[in-house]
Amino acid sequence: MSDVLTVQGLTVTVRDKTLVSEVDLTVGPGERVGLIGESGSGKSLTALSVLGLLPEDVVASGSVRLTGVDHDLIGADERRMSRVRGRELAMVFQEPMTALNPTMRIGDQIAEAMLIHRTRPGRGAARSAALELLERVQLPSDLMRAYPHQLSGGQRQRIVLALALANDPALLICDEPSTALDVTVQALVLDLIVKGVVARSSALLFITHDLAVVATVCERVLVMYGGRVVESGPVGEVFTNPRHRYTQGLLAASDLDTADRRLPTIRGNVPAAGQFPSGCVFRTRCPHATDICAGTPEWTGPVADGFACHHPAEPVSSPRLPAGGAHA
Ligand SMILES: Nc1ncnc2c1ncn2[C@@H]1O[C@H](COP(=O)(O)OP(=O)(O)OP(=O)(O)O)[C@@H](O)[C@H]1O
Repeated sequence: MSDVLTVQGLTVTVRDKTLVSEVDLTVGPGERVGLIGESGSGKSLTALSVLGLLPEDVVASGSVRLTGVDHDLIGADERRMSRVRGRELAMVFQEPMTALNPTMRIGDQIAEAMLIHRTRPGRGAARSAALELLERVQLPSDLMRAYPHQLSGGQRQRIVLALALANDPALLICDEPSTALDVTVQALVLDLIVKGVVARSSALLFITHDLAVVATVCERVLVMYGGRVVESGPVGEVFTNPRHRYTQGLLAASDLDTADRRLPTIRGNVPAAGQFPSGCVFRTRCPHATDICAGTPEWTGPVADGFACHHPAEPVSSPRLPAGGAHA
């Protein structure tokens, strides 16, 4: 199947200064890709180029193609981009208030997102879908009538996520979505992002400077340095065997324990077979657990022991997962 996002030779300049240089990047269907790098390495400008949201004096060249969209996103006018944003392409930024209308009730905002793109047949259907989305991001239904200022930061970010997922986007771009949040809320928001994209088979481009977050959320990672992509590969491979000096430095400076070639406890979705080195301890969640699977939704153990989910309709099994083991 062809990629959801294909970025080729993306270069971003301001006046005569090059800020992002010749970036190539792809995200496959349902794939979760991380973009990491130090502050100022060009991560956000790369995302903003894809979204067509660069500041006026900043110019992007190259090519950005998105599945289901018949034109290049680079150079597309605002009228075309506003049809794509919130539909095929959705985003969650660090500061939720910038994405919310302070004068509109939460329920109306979510319903409006669906009505604008005509993904629901009418106001009634859009409101029921909005209620369902609230439930999906674990918020009570009475927040439908609330205004953004009445919510906590974590609740607002979950509303932004509900908005982003409202039209089942082909690609969700998250730029430091949990950085401004309290640590306990961070884990919940990350979990909801992963569940949200997995449930819709949406692809994810996830920007962060936090390597542990990438290890939790993503399957593949690209490392940016000085406006260029300097390294990329499966998360387990890049984090355990970094080739570029910058990635090696990034890992050495992080909390990730690479000394014995082990990753810290990983929490998230079922990793693909071979994604983590044998013996790495991780804590995982059956992708069906919250919806249909009975029994313990989470499971902790070494990768070597394997993992299998005996979901009645859609069991998860080898070769996607290591053989052996069972999820009660
Ligand atoms: N509007 C602008 N005009 C001039 N330079 C800019 C502009 N926006 C960003 N830059 C510069 O481009 C470089 C890349 O910025 P970018 O925001 O993409 O970095 P980043 O990797 O996302 O960093 P952070 O993790 O701090 O958000 C930085 O040196 C930044 O100062």
